[in-house]
Amino acid sequence: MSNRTINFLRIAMVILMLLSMGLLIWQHFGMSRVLRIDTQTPYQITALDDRSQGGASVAKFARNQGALQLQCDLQKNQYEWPFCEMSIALSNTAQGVDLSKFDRVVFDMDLRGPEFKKVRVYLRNFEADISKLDDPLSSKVNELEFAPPKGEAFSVPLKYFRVASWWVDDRDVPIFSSDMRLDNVTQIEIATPGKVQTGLHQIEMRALEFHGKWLSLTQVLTLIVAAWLIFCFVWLFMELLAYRERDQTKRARMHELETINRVLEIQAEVLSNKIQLDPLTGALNREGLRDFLLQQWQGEMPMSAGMSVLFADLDHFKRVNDHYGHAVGDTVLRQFAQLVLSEIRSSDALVRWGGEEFLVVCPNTDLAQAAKLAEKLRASVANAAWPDSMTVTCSCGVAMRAQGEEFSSLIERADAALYRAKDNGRNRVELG
Ligand SMILES: Nc1nc2c(ncn2[C@@H]2O[C@H](COP(=O)(O)OP(=O)(O)OP(=O)(O)O)[C@@H](O)[C@H]2O)c(=O)[nH]1
Repeated sequence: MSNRTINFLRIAMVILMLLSMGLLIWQHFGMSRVLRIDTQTPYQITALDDRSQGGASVAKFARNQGALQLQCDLQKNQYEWPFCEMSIALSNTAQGVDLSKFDRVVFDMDLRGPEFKKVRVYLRNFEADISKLDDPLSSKVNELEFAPPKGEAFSVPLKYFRVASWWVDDRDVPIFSSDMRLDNVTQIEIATPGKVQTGLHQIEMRALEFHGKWLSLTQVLTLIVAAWLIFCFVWLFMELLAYRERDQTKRARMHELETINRVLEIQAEVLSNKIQLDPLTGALNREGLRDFLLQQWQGEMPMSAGMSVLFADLDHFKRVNDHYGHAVGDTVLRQFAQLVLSEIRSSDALVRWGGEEFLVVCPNTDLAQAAKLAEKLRASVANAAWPDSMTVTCSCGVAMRAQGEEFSSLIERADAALYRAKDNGRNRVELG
């Protein structure tokens, strides 16, 4: 990975850390949402009493002196559960208000009346599987009964609400629908409790506030974990890309080194050839001969299998130089080498021993075979066409290596045979 990418990821990590901390702090201390119901509320508020159930209580509602007021003349007759209540309609349709996004409710209210200490609050939740639009009482009743402290606001967590057992009993609600849900509240009711003395009662509610967070702690934590997971994934992906890039660079470097190696090998081979070859004729020089002999010793065809050598020397070559010039002499030497190379086997070696003197080394060749080759060479030279139609001949001395004989001794014997060929009139072959 490049330094620039690493720096970018580090900065991103620091920013993510700060954002995570900031989000947690904001979630804890801020991010508040409030649903307030007071005298300014647009929701429709009505008074309900037990007369519809056959009771005799009379309830009246008014928005007075900065408070929502319910006047209740609670009377008992044959109806067993007399009550008055203030009903706040959050919605007239099935689509209520989602109060599950809030976590507590604050009541700012006073109760007045004989032994009137407690109040009941109902949150009616419309649930499609158990509620019906034409029956307002079919919405699930979540209730809380409590005694608000006089003159001060009272905060209650919404989790303290419970589904009213009397509503469950009345409605015969299946068990899986009997849990407390506040995701679709259509109505809030503030009512007198079950046991209260008859007489004049008053509920004065200055405000009712639902408090919550725009994002719950769980949502914020999920968001933070998701952001970190994405960050880790991006980091890993970058690492993977960097690894691939490193790998490719390494392979390219390896390939480059292999190419350089091959070039060096070729150059070394060329240099070695230059060192081992006579530049004029292309025949081996003495260094080349040394390597050739070493190979013979190490190769599959050991020296013991038989080796012969031919010493070939151009006759009166000095005259060629003197008569035709040194350049023509060079041409003759080159042509001679080419002619010999065309006649010998690939396993044989032609060595320029010096001047116009050449050595042919023939592994795995006995004296008779070597003599035959020497005679063939001599005849080819004598019959070949030479520059300026000159006549060129050569003399040959042939020797076969005896068991365990030093190579230098073999050369000496071939050389001696060559001298004999010269002495005996040239253009001939002598065996050593
Ligand atoms: N053009 C040319 N001449 C060379 C080269 N090397 C040696 N010579 C010549 O070869 C000649 C050898 O002469 P000699 O040693 O007297 O032998 P020769 O004239 O061939 O006589 P014999 O060997 O006795 O038949 C000399 O004149 C050298 O200058 C070469 O590379 N090029």
